[in-house]
Amino acid sequence: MALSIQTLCRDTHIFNSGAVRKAFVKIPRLHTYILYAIYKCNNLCTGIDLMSMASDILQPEGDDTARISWNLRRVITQYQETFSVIEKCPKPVIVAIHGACIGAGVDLITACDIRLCTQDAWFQVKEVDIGLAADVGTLQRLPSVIGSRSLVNELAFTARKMYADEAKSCGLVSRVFPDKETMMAGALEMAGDISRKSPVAVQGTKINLIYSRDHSVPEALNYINTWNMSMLQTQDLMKSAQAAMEKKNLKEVTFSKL
Ligand SMILES: CCC/C=C/C=C/C(=O)SCCNC(=O)CCNC(=O)[C@H](O)C(C)(C)COP(=O)(O)OP(=O)(O)OC[C@H]1O[C@@H](n2cnc3c(N)ncnc32)[C@H](O)[C@@H]1OP(=O)(O)O
Repeated sequence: MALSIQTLCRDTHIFNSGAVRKAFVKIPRLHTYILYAIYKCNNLCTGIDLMSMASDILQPEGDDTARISWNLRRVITQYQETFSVIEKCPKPVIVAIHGACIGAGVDLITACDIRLCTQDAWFQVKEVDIGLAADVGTLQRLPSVIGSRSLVNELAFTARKMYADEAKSCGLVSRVFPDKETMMAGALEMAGDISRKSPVAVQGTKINLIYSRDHSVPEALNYINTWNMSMLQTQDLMKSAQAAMEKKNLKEVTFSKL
């Protein structure tokens, strides 16, 4: 059993979904999330559930072409939103990947903020092999994650497998761990580090990084200017700066919940 896109879609708001909540570890003070597949499974995500794809996509309801298309659009929108909510969540999301990460799995991880994997992880943009153009995030997000358009094109056109070492060297993941246990320890440590920092600073950083990915430098500078004209008034700035001057660990500083 791995995370299937249908499980994720059961409730569009991923973080409120009982089924999916089990796949998340919330870090104390709720400033960070880690997404990982149910620990005992062999793979993070094997993509869309091919068994139940028929009813959703292959036999959409509707009395004529317009209505069928309209319904299909709604289904695609719901699938897209399942992953976009990860990006819209202001708290950083770390994804810990082991085993296979196929099709919708790649859509999922490209919406996350930090990608870690085990040495046995592999990745496959598999959609062309099942007869469709990936439509829930990979083609939109992967180019800015990897940087090389040629590699993105190659992966998307050929559906070849990419293994952990190549994923690290091309920037899809930032760290490779020998196994699940060390990966989860590393993910928890990283999440803990992030969670001790000012939530105003961390969440503002996520929002502005995503904004700057999608806008020009002048637009993004203007955006953060407007953002920080209010956010610089936070008490967190003074508390963090004082801790830095006193060489205190941020563990000793309490920030109000955001
Ligand atoms: C608007 C929609 C947008 C979404 C689009 C999404 C597109 C995609 O996700 S495309 C990718 C679809 N996924 C696949 O093509 C993966 C197919 N599965 C595999 O390649 C292999 O099963 C896998 C490498 C994951 C594992 O191989 P292994 O040899 O270790 O095990 P298997 O015996 O093959 O599989 C074990 C059982 O799991 C079932 N299974 C695996 N993946 C899926 C899946 N995606 N959907 C349904 N079922 C899956 C497999 O059938 C086996 O079941 P059983 O025979 O009952 O034990």
